Amino acid sequence: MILKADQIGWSVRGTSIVRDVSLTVAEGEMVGLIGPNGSGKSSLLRLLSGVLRPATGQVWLEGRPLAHMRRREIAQAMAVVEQQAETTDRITVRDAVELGRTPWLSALRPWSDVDNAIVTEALAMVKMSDFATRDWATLSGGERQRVHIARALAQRPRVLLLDEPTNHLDIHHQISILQLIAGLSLTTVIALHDLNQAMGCDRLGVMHRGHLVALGPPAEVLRASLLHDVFGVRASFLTDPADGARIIRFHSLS
Ligand SMILES: Nc1ncnc2c1ncn2[C@@H]1O[C@H](COP(=O)(O)OP(=O)(O)OP(=O)(O)O)[C@@H](O)[C@H]1O
Repeated sequence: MILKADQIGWSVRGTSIVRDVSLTVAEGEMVGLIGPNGSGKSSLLRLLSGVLRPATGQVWLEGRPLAHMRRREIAQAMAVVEQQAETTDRITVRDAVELGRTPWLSALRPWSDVDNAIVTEALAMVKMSDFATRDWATLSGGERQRVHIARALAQRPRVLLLDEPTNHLDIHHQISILQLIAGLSLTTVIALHDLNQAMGCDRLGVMHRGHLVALGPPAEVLRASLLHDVFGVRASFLTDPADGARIIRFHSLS
């Protein structure tokens, strides 16, 4: 077990947002979080990352309670790509990715060629090397998203938490970013809206009104009855003749 949520809950002004969620993520596993808008996916990710503190229950990172760990220790182990992370600072793309090295730097461990190489590699991994000297503010939404992912990769984490990382990306970059993330062999929890893309995860957790209502392999979780009850859609299952992969088509209930 590398990341574990043990019966965690979180409320805002008396309204329960995440309720009694238990989840264990194994080393190298990619767990997808799916669920309708407002079901609690981002809040759960923020609880797992330590940005929010659970009101009940506890999060464990590599066997230690997250609440007892220092920010820097957490950041050396775990990187987060949040939705709509913005900065108003005038920085270049490379500066933005260099921020990923912050948890590793200290007076005794100043910036070095190793950090430069890691940043260069992270930019290349998301295919943003050509943008390194560009002003971050001039990037498109999809380009910014790739820079955020590069910043997280430059952190060299063992655990990666991503909130809808394919948001804003065109289909080519959606596929290449998901392939990149899957190929990293990191322990990953990723919130996704595209349920066909979510099928590429090792396991899927389904959030519904703050509860984790299902958790298991995609083919077991993504059943017509669950898609009806949680998402309010009718689903039909097709098979891609090219490779036998399962594809879901969605229809309104009316
Ligand atoms: N700080 C807050 N104050 C008040 N309500 C909040 C706060 N944070 C989250 N919520 C509410 O909690 C619910 C869950 O939000 P959350 O962002 O976790 O959902 P989500 O599943 O990620 O949604 P989406 O798919 O739309 O991104 C929503 O109804 C949201 O309005």
